[in-house]
Amino acid sequence: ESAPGGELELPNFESDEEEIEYYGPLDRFWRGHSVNRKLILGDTDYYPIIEDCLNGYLSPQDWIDIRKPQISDRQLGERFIDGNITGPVFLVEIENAMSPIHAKAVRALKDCVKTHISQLFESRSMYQVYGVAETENQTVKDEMGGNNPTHLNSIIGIFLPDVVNELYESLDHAYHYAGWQQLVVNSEIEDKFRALHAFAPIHEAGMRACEYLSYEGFNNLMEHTDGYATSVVLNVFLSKSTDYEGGEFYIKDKVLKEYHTVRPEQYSALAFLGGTFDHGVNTIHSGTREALSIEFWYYPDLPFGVNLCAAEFSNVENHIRNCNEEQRNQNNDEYDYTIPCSKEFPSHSEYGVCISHMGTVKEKNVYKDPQELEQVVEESIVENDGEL
Ligand SMILES: O=C(O)CCC(=O)C(=O)O
Ligand SMILES: [Fe+2]
Repeated sequence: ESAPGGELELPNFESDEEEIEYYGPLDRFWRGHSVNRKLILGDTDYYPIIEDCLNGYLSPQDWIDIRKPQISDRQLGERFIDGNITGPVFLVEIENAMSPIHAKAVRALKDCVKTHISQLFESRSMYQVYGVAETENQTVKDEMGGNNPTHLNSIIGIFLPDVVNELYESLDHAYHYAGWQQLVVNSEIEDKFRALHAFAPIHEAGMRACEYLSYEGFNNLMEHTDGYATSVVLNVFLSKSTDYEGGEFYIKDKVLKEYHTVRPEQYSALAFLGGTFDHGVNTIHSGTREALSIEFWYYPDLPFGVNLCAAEFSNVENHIRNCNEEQRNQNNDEYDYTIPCSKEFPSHSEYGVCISHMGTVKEKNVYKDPQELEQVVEESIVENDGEL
């Protein structure tokens, strides 16, 4: 199967070191914002706005506690293996993946972003993602569900780097408990260009998405995958399990095609192969269900303000090539990432169905015949590889 981006001219690397240098560090697209304390989108510098807002939610003592090494009590929970122990582990649960003070900080950041950079908050209906007509029966639309992401990609690294470090600790536990290092090795053997179709090694796995999710206005999330660009998803459950009824997370294995459900406690994380395994959320009967959901991929963290729809191989490859030209210091041949890359991230989407959280609707398909609906949804999932 040839994935979009497969026809891209990719650089040929002589060594791992050359490849790692070419793609650059995970913070390469936001280090400049952090060093220069500027976060400009449109005509506004959001840096001081978010900083002040955070200080409204977090006391000086909170900041001291956030920056301290966190007391780590991570425990291994559920582990699902595909097909009678022959396949990969596709989900592991890490209990106590986030400390309460870090969860408080993440919630504060979400509130600040949602209030002050409101275009980064989105109500994401699955019927819209999959191009079902507005005029479709409301019951049909409701049954597809959806959720509300506040997009924190790169912002979390700028304002809460200690939280990000702890997230990578949890990811590290997940890789070890799941044995995913083997997937890294296999994808390196299979693919000359590791960057394409690769399962990201932990320390080269940047954030393709970092979303604070809530479910107001929706009561479920239909079965989907997050797209093949995503190696691993880490979902940190921020609500208490008693804050809501129902709302189990489910995931389907590929060999037996059976559903496996899990309902984690507060601060537990599920790490799963969400890029390629179908998953969703069962009906939430009542209450509040919130999670921080991070999609890791082979590339650096997605830049500030870039839509998840655009987070595709060809776009990021092109962007890295463009930014490398600009950020390579002509005097010593090294890269200077404190200078923000001024090139616009390409917004081309390989998918016909993609709603932008930055306000543009791209080629949204509209189907008017209700009888076509089931088929359309089926085909759309296949065509888009369930891309969100
Ligand atoms: O809320 C969850 O547990 C899953 C969310 C999810 O799969 C998604 O947003 O793609
Ligand atoms: Fe998902």
